[in-house]
Amino acid sequence: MSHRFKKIAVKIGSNVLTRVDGTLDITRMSALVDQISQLHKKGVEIVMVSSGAVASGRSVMGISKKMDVVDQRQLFSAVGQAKLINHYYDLFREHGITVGQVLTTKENFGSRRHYLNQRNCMRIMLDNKVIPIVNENDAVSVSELMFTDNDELSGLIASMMDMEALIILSNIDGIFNGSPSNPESKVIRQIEKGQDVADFIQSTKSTFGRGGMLTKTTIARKIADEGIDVIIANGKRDGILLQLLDKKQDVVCTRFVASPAEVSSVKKWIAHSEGFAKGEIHVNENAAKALTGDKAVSLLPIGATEIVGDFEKDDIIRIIDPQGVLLGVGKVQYNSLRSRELLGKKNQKPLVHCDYLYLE
Ligand SMILES: Nc1ncnc2c1ncn2[C@@H]1O[C@H](COP(=O)(O)OP(=O)(O)O)[C@@H](O)[C@H]1O
Ligand SMILES: N[C@@H](CCC(=O)OP(=O)(O)O)C(=O)O
Repeated sequence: MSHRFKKIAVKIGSNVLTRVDGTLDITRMSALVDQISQLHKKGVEIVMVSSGAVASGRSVMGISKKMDVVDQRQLFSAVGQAKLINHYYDLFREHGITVGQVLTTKENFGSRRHYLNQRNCMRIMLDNKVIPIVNENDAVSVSELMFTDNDELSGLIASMMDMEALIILSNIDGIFNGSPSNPESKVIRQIEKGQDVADFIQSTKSTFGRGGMLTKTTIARKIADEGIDVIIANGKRDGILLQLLDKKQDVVCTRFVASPAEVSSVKKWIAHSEGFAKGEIHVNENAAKALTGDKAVSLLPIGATEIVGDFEKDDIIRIIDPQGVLLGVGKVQYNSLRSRELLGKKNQKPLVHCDYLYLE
């Protein structure tokens, strides 16, 4: 079989791995492991992002009305993650494949050093033919430091590991152009850059899902703009992964077409770092126009009007236009003190070089 992609991230949603009663669906897990093993043996590089810890822990412990939501999530995930990874470990062992567990938090994507540490960890696993199975470390990550959901995490992983495709497996065939329960609705097969599908998305989620379809759509667009194909497909369908990767097959799914532009590794990191910005640089109308134009330009001190916050050289900062709109994020070349001294000055080195600038 000739494969569409050689390097993929596969995100498996909680509802794919759980039955209606909340227990782990080992048959489904096993079917997915069979497919991933087959692809791995054919030389496809795979990083898995698997949800299901909370759902599987919940089915072991049972819901307690006495515990608050955060306590329950911490307890369920601690118990459930152990159970989940045990199953994966055993199922892959039957195929002679070793897997490794990577539990992470949003903070680990905050500094370039942490980011590269994580990338190195997964690179070394892949180079040693070990399949990384990633999940959020739900037991220790509290609300404000959490990923929106594992769709966001899988996007970060696909981007960080320079994957060719991100496959998001949910309990639905893709994004429908209406309510999925309406028989008239059809799956949107391809979504181009700039195509807005937000109006079609209902706020409904699967029983065990966290983010819903809207977060999938937002992250999918962003990742596709970085040059990575994103596919949303039904993980409950038999043989789905093999079909998606088989060039000769045309299986129902939604595909976000990847932008042809090459995005550097550091730009990919910056693109996902808005949440870690330490300050803001406000710019004038001319600078805003230049930055959002067709050419790649750096942000020069002459175009800056105000510096907000205290930051160090190489920190991430937000760039804000005169109307207060976020234009993008960048890695700043001076600390906040020096940046303030340079405000409005001519003939200075850029505050943010275009190689370290990501525009929304
Ligand atoms: N237009 C739409 N097309 C497809 N699914 C939709 C749409 N609008 C809302 N959804 C809902 O999004 C759900 C998938 O998101 P989510 O529950 O977060 O899944 P997961 O647990 O796999 O991340 C679907 O089960 C469906 O109920
Ligand atoms: N980290 C959580 C998953 C959270 C989540 O995003 O779930 P889902 O929307 O089903 O992918 C867990 O393992 O239970």
